[in-house]
Amino acid sequence: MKILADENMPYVHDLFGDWAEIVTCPGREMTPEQLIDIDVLLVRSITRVDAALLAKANRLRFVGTATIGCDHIDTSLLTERGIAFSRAPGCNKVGVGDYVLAALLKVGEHKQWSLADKTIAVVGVGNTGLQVVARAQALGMRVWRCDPFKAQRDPTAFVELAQALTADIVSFHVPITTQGPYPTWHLLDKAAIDCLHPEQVLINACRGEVWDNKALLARQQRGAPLTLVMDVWENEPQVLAPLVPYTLIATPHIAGYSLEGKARGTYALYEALASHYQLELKHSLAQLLPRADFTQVTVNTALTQSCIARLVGLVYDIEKDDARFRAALTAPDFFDRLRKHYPERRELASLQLIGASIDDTAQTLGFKI
Ligand SMILES: NC(=O)C1=CN([C@@H]2O[C@H](COP(=O)(O)OP(=O)(O)OC[C@H]3O[C@@H](n4cnc5c(N)ncnc54)[C@H](O)[C@@H]3O)[C@@H](O)[C@H]2O)C=CC1
Ligand SMILES: O=C(O)C(=O)[C@H](O)COP(=O)(O)O
Repeated sequence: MKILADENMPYVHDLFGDWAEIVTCPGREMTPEQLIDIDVLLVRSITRVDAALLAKANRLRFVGTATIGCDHIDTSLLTERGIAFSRAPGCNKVGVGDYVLAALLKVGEHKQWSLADKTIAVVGVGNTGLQVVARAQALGMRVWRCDPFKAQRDPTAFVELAQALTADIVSFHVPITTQGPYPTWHLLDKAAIDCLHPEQVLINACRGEVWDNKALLARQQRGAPLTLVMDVWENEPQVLAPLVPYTLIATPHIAGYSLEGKARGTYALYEALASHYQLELKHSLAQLLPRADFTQVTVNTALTQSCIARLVGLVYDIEKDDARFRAALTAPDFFDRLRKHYPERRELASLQLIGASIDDTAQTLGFKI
């Protein structure tokens, strides 16, 4: 068996090496020629798997993406051509939850807000959105859920988008869609942006095209700017550079980039391929991951907002990601470079908290207890 894989997919050789010859290359540069005689294609979100890429794929039987989103895959084409497809739902949802928690704490510090007095609206309440709901509740925040698909089953538990957009903080966790009853392309469009109040905070850790970036820039330049946390951008890897100075936190699509999340993504494809070809699994996910640098902390104080911020900072320092982004902004290929050389980041669950004040709240925030 011959596998072509994105070079930024960790653990490919450890997991698939017994079964196949493996070739890797940069995900954004895969060519139709590279797919000649390839049986299995393993990608991440930056490879467009479409008719053009598959034009010379004479032997392709399986395509897998080690990501949650699959908007980069022409799944109808794969079905038409009888090529099996697998993805990794939820693989990096914890990383996204950790990222948004770190962002909320930074917003709290910046605006001198007690987050427990604030309302957050979570738009899109699936795997990643639910991680944010849990962490925000653990911070004592009031949480509004907005998800018209889920609202069909339980309308009283959800708010409409119009109400969600009045919350102190609005965090977006939807897939990018252009069809269907509730498309998300420019869900936050010019009209919605122009209705927002300058005290409001917006977080985007899903897909850049969910916000109209140009309309947002125009709004920020008019004065009384919104507070923005942007992990994703329209037209990645290009970034609307003039928008960056108007953000509180700017990062290069790394919200889900925990080591655990990436490993889970590759492992999901390992399981799917084993099932497709009836192969025996020889490796466990736990074996793959190295020990975290530090694994236990004794907390001798109450779990206040500032204490939580210090604890989160021990594991994940979002400000460093933001600083690297701003420092690199003008360099060629900066976006992909930052992602390729992203430092190892562990999930909050790699750190166990002990102490009299540590209870379920710490676990809901993401830590191990
Ligand atoms: N920045 C990053 O590193 C990452 C970004 N993502 C992005 O986040 C997206 C969401 O991920 P998950 O939560 O795991 O997906 P999911 O499929 O579990 O949940 C998405 C939710 O959005 C809801 N939804 C769809 N259209 C909506 C609309 N118009 N308004 C409100 N809700 C709507 C769906 O009903 C669903 O409950 C992914 O599709 C991916 O594009 C995912 C992982 C990492
Ligand atoms: O899983 C998703 O969906 C994501 O957005 C990934 O975190 C993106 O990572 P790459 O595929 O771009 O490495």
